[in-house]
Amino acid sequence: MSQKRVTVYILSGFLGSGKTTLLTKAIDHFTEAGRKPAVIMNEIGEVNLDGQLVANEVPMSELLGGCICCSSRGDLATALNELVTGEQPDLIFIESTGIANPLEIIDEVTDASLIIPVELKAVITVVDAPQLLELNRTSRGKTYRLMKEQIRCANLLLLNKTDLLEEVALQEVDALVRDWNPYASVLFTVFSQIDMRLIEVLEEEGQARNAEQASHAHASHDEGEHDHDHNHDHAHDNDRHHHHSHSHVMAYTHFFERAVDSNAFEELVSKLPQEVYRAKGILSFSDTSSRFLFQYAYREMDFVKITPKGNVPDVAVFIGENFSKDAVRSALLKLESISGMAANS
Ligand SMILES: Nc1nc2c(ncn2[C@@H]2O[C@H](COP(=O)(O)OP(=O)(O)OP(=O)(O)O)[C@@H](O)[C@H]2O)c(=O)[nH]1
Repeated sequence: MSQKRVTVYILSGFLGSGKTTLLTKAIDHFTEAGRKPAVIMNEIGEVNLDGQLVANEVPMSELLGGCICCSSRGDLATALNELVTGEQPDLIFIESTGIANPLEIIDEVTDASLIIPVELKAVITVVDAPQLLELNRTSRGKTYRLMKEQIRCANLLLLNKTDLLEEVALQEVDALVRDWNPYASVLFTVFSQIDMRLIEVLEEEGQARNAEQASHAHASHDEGEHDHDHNHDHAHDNDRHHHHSHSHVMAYTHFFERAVDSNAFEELVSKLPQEVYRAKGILSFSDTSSRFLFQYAYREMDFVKITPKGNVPDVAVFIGENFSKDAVRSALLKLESISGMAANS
């Protein structure tokens, strides 16, 4: 008799679009429904900050310091295998990094399903609607084209952060994504709030739709409309996968030695070069008693009180394109030194 397969969902979407916000809601929903979700969390930085938002009892596998869609190839299959055999979950959410191309992850999960009892049911892409709209109107660079690929691969599309857009802008971004992906269901969301039964429907609809859609996305991918730096020197040049590198994207992880002043930190973040488009961290401030989870996405800053799980240092990860890590590091060290002097005076 064939073994029951564990449902897998890929959560895709550019950096800071709202994937973790969706993930935590989905976990709550499925847990309340008596099912056992597990998570594979991939982060570009060296620390898993998003994992802080996931309840302790949820089995989680972390792939840190790189992007599963290229550098850690093979690790994803290992993580899937360990979760399936060790935890027997009912479903697994793979939260990709914001810079991942879902096609590569689809390929890897599909390959893994040949030997591990898992089944990819859907790709859910969360779109930062204001960001997509602005990029569409202005630069249309690498980020824009990656977002387009993430949108093309989706079965379900969340046009998120609609609280930041006017109705007419919503219509514009809606038309854009429907043109790129006529197959997906499109939802307007605020803080990735959806009726989670829609995910269950995706689970029931199963594979057929996926196959149709993946071939559509692959076809588009092959048309060369994407913008990754394909690594043609790669040893598997002739295989069917499209390896690419994220050479343009970099991350700097800063471990703080002391608490810093919250206002000075906010000012520092507001003055970050525009090439730094995402940052997050867990921080202690010299002028507050609790610790904070800090988020910076597409020029919006957010601080939420947090009591971290385990022994987490004060740390922040800065992600962007071709920015000077040294400049960011120096600014943070200066901030620490000023805060240290103020504390001693
Ligand atoms: N205004 C607004 N902010 C939102 C919305 N959804 C999420 N955010 C905020 O956007 C920031 C990033 O959200 P996350 O859920 O961490 O995004 P992510 O896609 O997981 O980010 P990465 O893991 O870095 O790729 C957080 O500060 C969220 O609170 C929304 O609908 N509106």
